[in-house]
This record gives sequence, C-alpha cells and structure tokens, in this order.
Amino acid sequence: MEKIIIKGGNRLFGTVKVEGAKNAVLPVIAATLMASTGISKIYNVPALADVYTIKDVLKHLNAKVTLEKNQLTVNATRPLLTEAPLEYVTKMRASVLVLGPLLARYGHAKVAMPGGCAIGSRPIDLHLKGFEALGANVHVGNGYVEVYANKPLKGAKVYLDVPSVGATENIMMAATLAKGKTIIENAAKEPEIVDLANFLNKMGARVIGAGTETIKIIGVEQLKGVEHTVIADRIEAGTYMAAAALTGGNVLVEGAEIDHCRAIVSKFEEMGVTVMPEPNGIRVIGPEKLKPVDIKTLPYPGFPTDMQSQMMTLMLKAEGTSIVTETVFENRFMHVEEFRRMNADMKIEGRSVIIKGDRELQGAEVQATDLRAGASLVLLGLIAEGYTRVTELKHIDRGYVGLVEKLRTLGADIERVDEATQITTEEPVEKVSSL
Ligand SMILES: CC(=O)N[C@H]1[C@@H](OP(=O)(O)OP(=O)(O)OC[C@H]2O[C@@H](n3ccc(=O)[nH]c3=O)[C@H](O)[C@@H]2O)O[C@H](CO)[C@@H](O)[C@@H]1O
Ligand SMILES: C=C(OP(=O)(O)O)C(=O)O
Repeated sequence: MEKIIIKGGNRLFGTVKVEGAKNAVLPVIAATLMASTGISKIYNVPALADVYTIKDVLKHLNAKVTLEKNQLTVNATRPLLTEAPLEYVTKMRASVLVLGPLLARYGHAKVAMPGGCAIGSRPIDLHLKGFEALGANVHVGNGYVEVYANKPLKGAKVYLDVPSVGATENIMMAATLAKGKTIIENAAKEPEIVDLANFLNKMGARVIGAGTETIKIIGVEQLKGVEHTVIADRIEAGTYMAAAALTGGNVLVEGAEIDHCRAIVSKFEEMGVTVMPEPNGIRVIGPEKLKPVDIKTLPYPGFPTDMQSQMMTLMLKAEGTSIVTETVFENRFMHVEEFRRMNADMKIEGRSVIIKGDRELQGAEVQATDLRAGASLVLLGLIAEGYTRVTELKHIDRGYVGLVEKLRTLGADIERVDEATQITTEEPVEKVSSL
C-alpha cells in the first residue's frame, strides 16, 4: 500500500510553484469538444489524475488528444461519440461536464449518473434544469442520464437555486451554440468560470458577464479550436500558504494570484500570518503563535469549501477556540475523525466544528477521505510529534502534482513509499489514473 510518511517539526522555507487549476482545466478540456474546426492547445495543464481521466473520456468520445509537458492538444474535428460510460464518472464527477458541450454540438449526450461522494450527495438537478430550459429532454434511467434535443437548442432564462459551479459551466457551454440569448441568473462567480468564459469567447462564443451573478450568452453557429493558458490553482496555492503559516516558515508561493485568494488571505491575516503579494506570487510568513478565527464556507468570493480542512490545521495550532461552519456541502467533515486520531480536540455540532487549538498533535496512521482532507492530513503531519502515515493517496493525486517533492524542497521531512515493496514511489499519477 502506498503511503506518504511525514516526520513533523521542520519549518518550511523557499519557493514553491503553483500548477494550473484543476477546476479550471477540466471544464476547458470538456469545452474543446465543441471545436468543430481547428485544434485546441491548452497550456499550463497540471499532470493530475483528473486530467488523465478527462483525457481518457475525450479519447473514448473519438477526439484525438495528446498531453506533453503541461500542454494538451485536442483535435475534435472528426465525428464524436456522445456517450461516456460509468468507469469515467466513478473516477471523477467532473466527467458530467461533457454533457453541455456534446448536447450543444450534437443535440445528444449520455453519461453515467454521478453518485454522491465523501463530501456530500452532489446532485446535478440544476444542470438538467438548465438543459431543459434550452429545450432539451432529460431522461434518467438504468444509472444513466441522457439529454437530447429534437430541434435546435433555444436560448432561455435560467435561474439557479444555488450558484452551482458545475451547473453554471455546463449550461454556459450548452448555450454557446443555442439559437438566441440565454441568461443564467444566480450564476457561480468563481475565477474558474471566468477562465472558461474567456476560453469559450476565444473559440468564437459570445459570453458576457462571467464573474458576476448574471451571465449572458448569445448563441453562435460554430466554435473553433484555439490556444489557452489555464489560470493558477488558488486551492493548491492556499494549501502551500497554509503549510508555510503552520510551520512558522517563510515561503514564496510562485504564480499564486492574490485577487483569487482574498478570502483565504484575509483569514490568514486575522490569524496573525504575514501575507505579502510579490510580483511573481504571494509570500507567506508564519508567526510563532497563531490566533483563533471563525470561518464559514460560501460560494466565491466567500471562503472556499476546498480550503476548509486545510484551514482547520491552522486552527488546531492556534491559541484558543475556532469555529468552522460548512454551508456548501452537507457532509464535508469526514476528515475530523482522522484529525482526532492525531489528538486533535474537535467537536462536530450540526454544520459546524468547534476546534480547540494549541494541543500537542501526535503522528498516527490516517486515511485521506477526499483530496483536500488528504492534503490537510499531510499538513498536520508537518507539525505533529513523530511520524504520520497518510494512506488512500488516490484522492491526493486527483488534485496535487508532486505534493511530496514540493514540500520536501521546502524543507519537510517527507517521502512517499509503497510499503509492500519498500520502494519510494513518487509522481505515480498515470498509474493512479488507471486504477
Ligand atoms: C471540478 C470542480 O470544479 N469542482 C468544484 C465545484 O464542484 P461542483 O461544481 O460539483 O460544485 P457545485 O458548485 O455544483 O455545488 C455547490 C452546491 O450545490 C449543490 N448542487 C449542485 C448542482 C446541482 O445541480 N444541484 C445542487 O444542489 C451541491 O450539492 C452543493 O451543495 O465547485 C465546488 C464548490 O465550490 C468545489 O468544492 C469543487 O472543487
Ligand atoms: C471537491 C473537489 O473537487 P471535485 O469537485 O472534483 O470532487 C475539490 O477540488 O476539493
């Protein structure tokens, strides 16, 4: 079994480089399916398990895809299939993002219905509501969801009950080739939505207002392949910022975009962390003592749920009591049990966790329950007494490229091993993606 083993106690110093954003690159890659002419070239593509999964989905659909040194090339000009089987959706929920593009281009798409996951039930009702508003029929049965249009999609007004990131992206993509004007109200405002809109507009789409709660899409006849550089991953950046703050270190998180990290930065500052924007990134200097703080996760520009568990690691070191309230996903506290195995004093009360800080944390054998939980257990290992062994690394590989190497370069005592063979196994992304 593969494990990450960390010996706690080292402060982190130096520079760490942030990759392209997982949550931006996945919808952008899905959108390349709509390019009926030309080749799409996507730069700054992180070599993540999720990227290999979506690449496999595109290949299955008959697109020609190559990934070389962070550059992904997609030729989707030959006829495509419109059905993605279960194996891809179980590996990665974001596989449902091919629904919008295929519906737009072919009037038909079918994917396995995604189930819940470790952070909540995660329905796709709002995606489907949007497709129906554009004139598509939706059929759910035998574990699949099928969307089809008997006549061309027609622009419409769609109000989202919650500003879902995935629903906004899927509806935005479907609407690019619909006749007339679509308006998405209460749209998600995440930077990844803006990145997707920028890519679609380069492809020839007319998307206006991405980044605000009202997005207008004027349908066009066809889209073409173009070049695009994906934005930096604000959650990966936040994770390394947390590592620096937690260990009392001094780290430059290179490539991190301060404008996308405002909520994170503001909470770090409340805790007494020094955060300095520099021309090529964000410098974080951890104090000797952290102050307690309360956070509530919210859609962007609120505090991101994807940084919730990493923030808890800082709270565990703070002098006093902090409270985390999770409002985005109904079940994103699975990591609390694992933190407790490391002697953390945490109590779940409904949608909140009360965290008593400043207690000695102890190394233990713990399991990553989702990708951010996995990264957070590694963070906690950096300050725990003795050795921490983190298992279920497939989750971490979905969202972090070279986590172990990057932390080691900053001075952490950390390695990744396969205990069955006692071989150090670093960067196994391709292997994991084929599990
Ligand atoms: C690949 C990707 O970009 N993943 C991100 C995306 O996930 P994802 O796009 O799945 O998250 P959503 O924004 O859709 O989910 C937000 C909330 O809306 C609910 N909901 C969503 C869709 C729907 O049809 N019905 C419904 O009720 C969800 O259950 C959840 O409670 O945004 C999340 C919220 O910032 C992040 O944690 C994920 O990292
Ligand atoms: C929840 C996350 O991603 P996904 O939606 O891909 O599961 C995440 O990135 O923390």
